[in-house]
Amino acid sequence: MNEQRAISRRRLLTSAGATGAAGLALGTPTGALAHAAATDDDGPALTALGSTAVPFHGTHQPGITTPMQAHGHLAAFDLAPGAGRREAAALMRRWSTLAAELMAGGTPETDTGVARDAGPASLTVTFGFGHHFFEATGLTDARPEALDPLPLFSADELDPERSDGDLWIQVGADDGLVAFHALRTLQRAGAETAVVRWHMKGFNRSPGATSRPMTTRNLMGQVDGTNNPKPSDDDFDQRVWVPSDGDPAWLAGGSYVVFRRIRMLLDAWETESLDEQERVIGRRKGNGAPLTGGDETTAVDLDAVDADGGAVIAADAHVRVTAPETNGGAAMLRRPFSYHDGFRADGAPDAGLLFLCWQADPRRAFVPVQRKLDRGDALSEYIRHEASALFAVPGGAAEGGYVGQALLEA
Ligand SMILES: C=CC1=C(C)c2cc3[nH]c(cc4nc(cc5[nH]c(cc1n2)c(C)c5CCC(=O)O)C(CCC(=O)O)=C4C)c(C)c3C=C
Ligand SMILES: [Fe+2]
Repeated sequence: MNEQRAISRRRLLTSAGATGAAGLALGTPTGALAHAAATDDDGPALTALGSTAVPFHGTHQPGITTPMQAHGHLAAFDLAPGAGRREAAALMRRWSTLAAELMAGGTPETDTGVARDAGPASLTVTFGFGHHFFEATGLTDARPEALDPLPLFSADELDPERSDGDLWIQVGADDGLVAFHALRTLQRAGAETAVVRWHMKGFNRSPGATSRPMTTRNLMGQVDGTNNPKPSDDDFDQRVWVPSDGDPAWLAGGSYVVFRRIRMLLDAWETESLDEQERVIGRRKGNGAPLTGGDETTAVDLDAVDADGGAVIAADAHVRVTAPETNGGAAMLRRPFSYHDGFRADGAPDAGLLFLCWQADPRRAFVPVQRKLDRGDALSEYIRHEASALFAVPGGAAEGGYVGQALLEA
């Protein structure tokens, strides 16, 4: 990257360690940098929110433990007819170089200028490979069994045109123009090799809107993300990352992401009483505290009974059905975006959750938990699973390398 060009464009204001990213479900941004002041050429200086940059290179890809950003894009691509392993490798090198440059606040050659005033704004770009990518590139021997298609669940109403895909990009940023610009730059750079299959846009609370970081809310109004595994937990690495001596070796430091587009039946949900809404989840809507008492961070007491001897957390309450204690320890890192794509013909909002969960092996996390939800989750009445995908997400790229290099150059 042309550092001089990048810095003069960024007009950076804040000192190292500062971050405007409040409302972080995952704590402080690991490795996020806020750049030192630089000479200005055009436009006002950047705040901490604009100047915060997340490193692209490292053991893991960005956008997994990075605090949730306000804007997100998910895009799946299929390899163009005739594109194989060589073209895929060239594409991943090109995409990785661009992602690193954009995330550092740089300006690629032939840039459109869309994001020139905003700084990196915690931009992250994350890449994944879908099941069919391995056939298209002649690498089926390297495909892990954990990437086999997810089972069909009984309540699924999946649209195949908005599901799956050979390649996947997740873009997150705290500025909507920065997020769009990154996705568009990558799409343009890959146009001869990768054809867009589906695209979805999501959002979360804007950082800095509250004086202290808060867990985000979803469009049902619930505090969502409280009981996520935390990077400081002893078992976090084991739950989320493919280990360095894991199988396949090319996926070391990587993870698997399950994506589900889940529409919320808000007309039905919003007519329920507060008591019923809280019974469905097992937590208070206002502050996210368990129905068994305490505050948001208090552990749920699944054994608690009321004066009549009935369970305080109902048998089909979402937190009982999904709790690691009732799933042999299965846990996943949930890092979703909300979405709203206008209104359907009947006037109901086309809105819900772009559910994304990260795990070391979906056969030991998402799949068994979703099987249980499918059989008896009080929330099921108010949601519809409309699209689905599973991607293997390689570990992070080393400086000078690219994401997926260990697979594509093995
Ligand atoms: C298969 C995995 C899951 C799907 C699909 C899912 C959908 C979904 N969840 C909410 C709202 C909440 N979920 C909460 C907790 C929670 N959910 C899952 C898994 C899935 N959710 C897990 C593993 C957990 C944590 C359970 C625990 O350890 O206690 C909560 C409570 C707050 C929290 O911990 O985040 C809410 C609220 C919606 C709206 C939804 C589909 C639209
Ligand atoms: Fe949930």
